[in-house]
Amino acid sequence: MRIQRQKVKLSYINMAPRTPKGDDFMLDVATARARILENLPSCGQETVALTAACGRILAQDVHARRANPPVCVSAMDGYAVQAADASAGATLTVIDEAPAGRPSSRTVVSGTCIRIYTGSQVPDGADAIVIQENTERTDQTVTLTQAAHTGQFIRKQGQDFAQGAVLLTAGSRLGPRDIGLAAAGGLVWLPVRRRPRVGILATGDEILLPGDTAPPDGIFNSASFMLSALLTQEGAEAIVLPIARDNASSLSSAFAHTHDLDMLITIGGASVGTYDLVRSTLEAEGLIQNFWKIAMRPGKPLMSGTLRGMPVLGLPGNPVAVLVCSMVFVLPALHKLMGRSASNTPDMQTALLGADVKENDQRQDFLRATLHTNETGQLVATPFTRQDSAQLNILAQSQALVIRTPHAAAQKAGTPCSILRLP
Ligand SMILES: Nc1nc2c(c(=O)[nH]1)N[C@H]1C(S)=C(S)[C@@H](COP(=O)(O)OP(=O)(O)OC[C@H]3O[C@@H](n4cnc5c(N)ncnc54)[C@H](O)[C@@H]3O)O[C@H]1N2
Ligand code: MOO
Repeated sequence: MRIQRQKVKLSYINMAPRTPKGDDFMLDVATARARILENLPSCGQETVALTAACGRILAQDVHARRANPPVCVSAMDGYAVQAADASAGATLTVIDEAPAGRPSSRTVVSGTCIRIYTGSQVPDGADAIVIQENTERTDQTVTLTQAAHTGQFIRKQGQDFAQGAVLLTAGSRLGPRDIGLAAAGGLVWLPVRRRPRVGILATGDEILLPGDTAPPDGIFNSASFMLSALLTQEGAEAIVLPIARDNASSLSSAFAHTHDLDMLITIGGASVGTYDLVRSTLEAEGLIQNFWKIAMRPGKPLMSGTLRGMPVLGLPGNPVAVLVCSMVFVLPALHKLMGRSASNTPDMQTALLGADVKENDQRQDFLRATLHTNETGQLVATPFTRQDSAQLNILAQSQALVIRTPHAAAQKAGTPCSILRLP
């Protein structure tokens, strides 16, 4: 075995220029993300009712079926008048009433007015509304106590939007206000992207379901449930698969049940230990590897590839690495699958360091940190002293990740830094 390995290495050196892609090679974070995103398709689309559309990604632009308001309407309860008549002290004859939904067929002419209500169609001839508080009413007449000007308290036809106007654009994530706008435009159904189906496969002989009777060294599967919550919050359909064990046969049988997924995410078994078999088993099943190992902490043994056309991301087992890798790689991938128009790169902000930090090594570092606003209104990110990628309690108490570039110099508290807010 050893002789054969040496042979391969020698021929590699002789035949090709030497590249840094040896055993220790780690891809940088930005390149890794770009390589995960390239060639990732968008999911198809489906039509859903307004009541089921919140949180979904719009697949096509949506146009108003009619204007809002569809006609000129009153914004107040009062009287529809001709502004030219409406001087203080003028007395007008009330010729009709126009409740909302029951427009008057009469025309307001000089010296007359029509009783009107909020939301009523403005009658022909009227060009202003006088609120009832500024009038004195008798049986047949009304006397104005204040003058009115043209257009007063009238919502013009199409003032909110015109018929055919683009109300919502493809790629946007629908929120409650968007649903309200679509409803106002007369839409009943909306074209949305299908929710990506993402399989989550935890691996490991020590991994148990929360609540299982635990042997002394058993570890509850926290990572799958954290990832499932994150994906669900983002609008994906997260499928927590049964836990696979640290042997090729258990892993292969798990991979055999991944046909209908848009993406498979494995957790654990990604590193170099004897029982880290995820990558080798996937390769035996036909995985085309995109890359393995990145210059990132936490997250070093991340693996990307495709299995029978399905994108696969192999995350390290440490739960904090799962969350951080999910923010940096899984969410952008999910957004691409969902056809989201928003940026596929994480949304970074600037803050001031709340504590001194040491010089960084070659891995881009994502430090768990709390956030607060200082006395001058600036955002301050204070990294925790302990940054172990197994510590979920610290992760849960954190509000942001402080991002440190590879080989960054030591920095003092008060220095500006880049942060990523945690979901
Ligand atoms: N000799 C080396 N050892 C390690 C290296 C290395 O470069 N050389 N890298 C370290 C880094 S960095 C990481 S990250 C881990 C990743 O290891 P694996 O992906 O193989 O993960 P496991 O060994 O399976 O698990 C690591 C850790 O996480 C716990 N775990 C696993 N799955 C879950 C889960 N679903 N929920 C909660 N906790 C989970 C597991 O019990 C382990 O404690 O490798 C380092 N080693
Ligand atoms: O990549 Mo790992 O740094 O221990 O989580």
